[in-house]
Amino acid sequence: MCTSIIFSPRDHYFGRNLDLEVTFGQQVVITPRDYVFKFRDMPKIDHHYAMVGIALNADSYPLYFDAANEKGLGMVGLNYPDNAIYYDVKEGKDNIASFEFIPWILGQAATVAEAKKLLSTINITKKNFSDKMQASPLHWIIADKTGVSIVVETDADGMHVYDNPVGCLTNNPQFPKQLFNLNNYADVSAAMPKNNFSDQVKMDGYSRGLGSRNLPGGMDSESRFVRVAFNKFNAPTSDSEEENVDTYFHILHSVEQQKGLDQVGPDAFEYTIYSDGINLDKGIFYYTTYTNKQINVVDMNKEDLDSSDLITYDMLTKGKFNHQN
Ligand SMILES: C[C@H](CCC(=O)NCCS(=O)(=O)O)[C@H]1CC[C@H]2[C@@H]3[C@H](O)C[C@@H]4C[C@H](O)CC[C@]4(C)[C@H]3C[C@H](O)[C@]12C
Repeated sequence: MCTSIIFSPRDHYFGRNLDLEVTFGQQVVITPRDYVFKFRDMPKIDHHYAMVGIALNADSYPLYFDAANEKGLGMVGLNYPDNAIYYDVKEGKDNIASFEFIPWILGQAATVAEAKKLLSTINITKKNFSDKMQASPLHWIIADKTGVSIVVETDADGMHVYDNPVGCLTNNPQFPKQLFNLNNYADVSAAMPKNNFSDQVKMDGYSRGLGSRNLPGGMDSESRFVRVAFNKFNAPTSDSEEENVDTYFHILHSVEQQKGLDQVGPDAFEYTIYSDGINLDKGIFYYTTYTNKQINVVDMNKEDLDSSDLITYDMLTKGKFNHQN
């Protein structure tokens, strides 16, 4: 399972938890403006917006899991199994393979509105990156530095582009069902609950936090969707970058998966491999990993963005203990 949010306390922070039982050797990857993107069915693009995110560097092709560009447009791909359908190449459309989707949008669009324009002519094709790297069933959240976001799902009945009023996305079911499900939690609150049960029953609020008692706590994607939306909407905001980044990671970590809780095979458990977030206004990329909760920072502006080769950073996975005696 995975979870993505856009959090807008002052600047706008966008990213995800990546939850899986296996890791791919992903890195922080900056694609500079003159890297040549070759597409299977579209002409190459040799000058585009620079982007930073997490990708698998596959023979110098950045297979992005999530990224944002220098204009403050970001995009995250999340598992959407049994629902995602990709199509055959269609005449008259911009035919983009699913693994090309992030570079295609982030290379050319600066805002969600511009992304929507590109989406109106796109056909997401079922082409694989390679025999070993088959297309994954994904849906995507796209957000920009005004705080607006949309969700793209390619179902059996075609491609859907939904406005996203809550600024988060997890996995199945389809996005409209996730939104609908929030109705079931309308009474969840950060405040102590009022006794609507009966004025004949005395309730003395035996514990702080009873207003959020009915928040779902499971690892499943519906539970995470509700929990992360609630936690985000109730998160404090500040004028300080450090405080806002810290709060952003508190929100994501509130739905992270500890090892051992989500069994996907005889000895296999999904867990939160990394959590990341980019300040869309400033192009600064932050991440933590399962074993390193220190916030690590890569600033794309410190690189030569007018170059043509991928710039990569291995993720820092070794945590530190601060011994005080
Ligand atoms: C599995 C990842 C999503 C995490 C997630 O949602 N997990 C929940 C699993 S589940 O619902 O519980 O089954 C997705 C996100 C981005 C994906 C990767 C990116 O799309 C980049 C390439 C694309 C290639 O087509 C396949 C390999 C790949 C390297 C993908 C592997 C995998 O599908 C990734 C890593």
